[in-house]
Amino acid sequence: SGKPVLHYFNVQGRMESIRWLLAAAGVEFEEKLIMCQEDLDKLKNDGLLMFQQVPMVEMDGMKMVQSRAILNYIATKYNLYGKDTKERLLIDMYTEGMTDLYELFFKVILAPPEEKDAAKSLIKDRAKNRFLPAFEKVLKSHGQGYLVGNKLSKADILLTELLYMVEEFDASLLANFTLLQALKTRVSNLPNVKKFLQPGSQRKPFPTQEMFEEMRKRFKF
Ligand SMILES: N[C@@H](CCC(=O)N[C@@H](CS(=O)(=O)O)C(=O)NCC(=O)O)C(=O)O
Repeated sequence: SGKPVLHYFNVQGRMESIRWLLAAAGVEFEEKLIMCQEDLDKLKNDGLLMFQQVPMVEMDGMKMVQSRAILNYIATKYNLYGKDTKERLLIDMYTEGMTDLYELFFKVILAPPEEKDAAKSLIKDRAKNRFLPAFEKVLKSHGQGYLVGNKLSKADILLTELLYMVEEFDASLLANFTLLQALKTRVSNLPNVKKFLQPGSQRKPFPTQEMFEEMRKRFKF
């Protein structure tokens, strides 16, 4: 069919940003959902996973692994990666910062019960006092609708994905960030993204403790 094929679990995890970027680029993709250890073992035994890990994306005749490498390939191919090295640097700085906040959400889920509250307060603090202010300041500094080069890029798409995650976690965290709220609305209203945000799309549900426990039961890693 020529469409990219995404191999991953039926969760957001490390594949969700790739789903967002392909969707925002208007690229239709298929998914081979890994539902049990046998599915994963088959991929491994067939030698399709360079590091015995997923995400793996079959695209343009390649079996791509490493989520950030895949994101950067897609961003380059669909002109979502700035116009020069400086813009690409900014896009990478911002998306790496987003990853730092994004990963705190998984720390909450992985935290033992007695450390959950501390992990949740850390997210609130880092979101409100470190990461969201930084992105708000970028938008304020140039007054443009997108983070880099006055044009949609990987940074805006992944920030929008992150803002949905933050909102789901605690909507009050976005209260003081009016430019970020405007960016989230702007990107969400782009036709390709709007479609991806509709129920029934290939977007996966937000991670929950139950989903994590279910994964831990099904997979040995
Ligand atoms: N740096 C890699 C990490 C990939 C990775 O750790 N994948 C895990 C699954 S998950 O952490 O993304 O949920 C895996 O395949 N584990 C299987 C195994 O290690 O056997 C990436 O970004 O793609």
